[in-house]
Amino acid sequence: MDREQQILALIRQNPFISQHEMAGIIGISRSAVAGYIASLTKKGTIRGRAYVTSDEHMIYCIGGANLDSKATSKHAIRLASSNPVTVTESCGGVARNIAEALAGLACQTSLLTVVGDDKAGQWVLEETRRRGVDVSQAIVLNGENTGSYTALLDTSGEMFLAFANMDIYDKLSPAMLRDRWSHIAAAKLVIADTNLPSDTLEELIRRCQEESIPLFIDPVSSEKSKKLPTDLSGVTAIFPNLEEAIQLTDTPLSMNQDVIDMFYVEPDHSKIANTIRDRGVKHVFITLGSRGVHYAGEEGEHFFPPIPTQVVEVTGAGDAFLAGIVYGITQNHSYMKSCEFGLAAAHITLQTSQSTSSELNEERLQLTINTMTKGD
Ligand SMILES: Nc1ncnc2c1ncn2[C@@H]1O[C@H](COP(=O)(O)OP(=O)(O)OP(=O)(O)O)[C@@H](O)[C@H]1O
Ligand SMILES: O=c1[nH]cc([C@@H]2O[C@H](CO)[C@@H](O)[C@H]2O)c(=O)[nH]1
Repeated sequence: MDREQQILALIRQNPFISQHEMAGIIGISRSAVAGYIASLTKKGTIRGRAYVTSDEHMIYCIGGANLDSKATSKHAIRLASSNPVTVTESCGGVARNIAEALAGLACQTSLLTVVGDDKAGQWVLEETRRRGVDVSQAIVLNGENTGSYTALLDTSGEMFLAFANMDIYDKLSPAMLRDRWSHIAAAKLVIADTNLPSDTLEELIRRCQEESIPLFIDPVSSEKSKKLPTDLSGVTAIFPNLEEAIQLTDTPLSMNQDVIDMFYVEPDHSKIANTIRDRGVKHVFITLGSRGVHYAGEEGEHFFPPIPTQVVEVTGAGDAFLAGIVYGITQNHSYMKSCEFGLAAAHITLQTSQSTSSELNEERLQLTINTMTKGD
């Protein structure tokens, strides 16, 4: 640990520690401590002396907040034809969905995102605030359109095709992170999605590693997962679905989901997960849709079957899974044990037409787990 990191660690332990005390502990002069503090203040890592707020319990989510529009086809989808559908609109965006799910599970949650100065942005922020997420860090950008996600779902609620109109996230710059760094660094855990531009992701991952802040990443889609830097050693846990996981291995294995489905070729989940681990990630969860989850990480390796579910529609199942894991971790469970919470949260969310479930709360989660374990 270098001097700045030592000083930062001491301040985290005791935000009222004096320069004199720090000098004594580290074994340098008080004026040297003052120099390091001035440098940390200049970088925005320290924002002056303050009373401790409850930020230390805060889970800080950074990324997308969208308006989701989902059209469920009433019959088998026909290409180049007019398909009768039922349309549902809801709030979406990976980081936002995770923040809302966590707030439902009684976790203190803050969301850093960008929305446009349009009706959709106003609605998304207001609804998210109403569900218990702190949206005071969110930024409204004049003249921009709020991100939108438009999906066509088949009769069983599985995604057939989706469009992501999210140019606004290119504006979520590293400078925006720096401006809010004192809040981010004070959080218990940071969750980011790959709606963020690659330079913002790169800086976030590097700083979380330097400052030992746990960081969870949702890769969002195989296309957006390409924005992640090669070195992922600042990432504590990552949650790709199989297609994203294959993309993250960046090997000739890269066949897409259609090919896998068509030829019933089941790739080696363990090999894929461990190739991702080789990039520096501590815990890898590959979500496999109706086939469950493969975990590989510091606690070993395990396959978790899914909870049998009457699916209404699949949007947001992966986000709920990640939120469930975070909930388990905040309750001091292991990553393997937390998988139960993830599976239960996904199960609850799969049973609504919204991208997040208003039914997701601690009681319902525990009830789902109890039923699941009794069924063993
Ligand atoms: N049909 C299903 N039946 C039971 N469980 C399911 C089903 N689909 C998904 N799940 C559960 O939800 C988890 C996450 O689903 P999935 O792998 O589809 O995530 P995803 O592709 O990231 O989803 P999204 O991007 O829509 O949030 C799975 O690991 C599984 O536990
Ligand atoms: O590129 C993106 N596609 C989809 C989403 C969101 O994923 C959610 C489902 O996991 C859904 O709410 C959509 O808005 C996103 O944030 N970025």
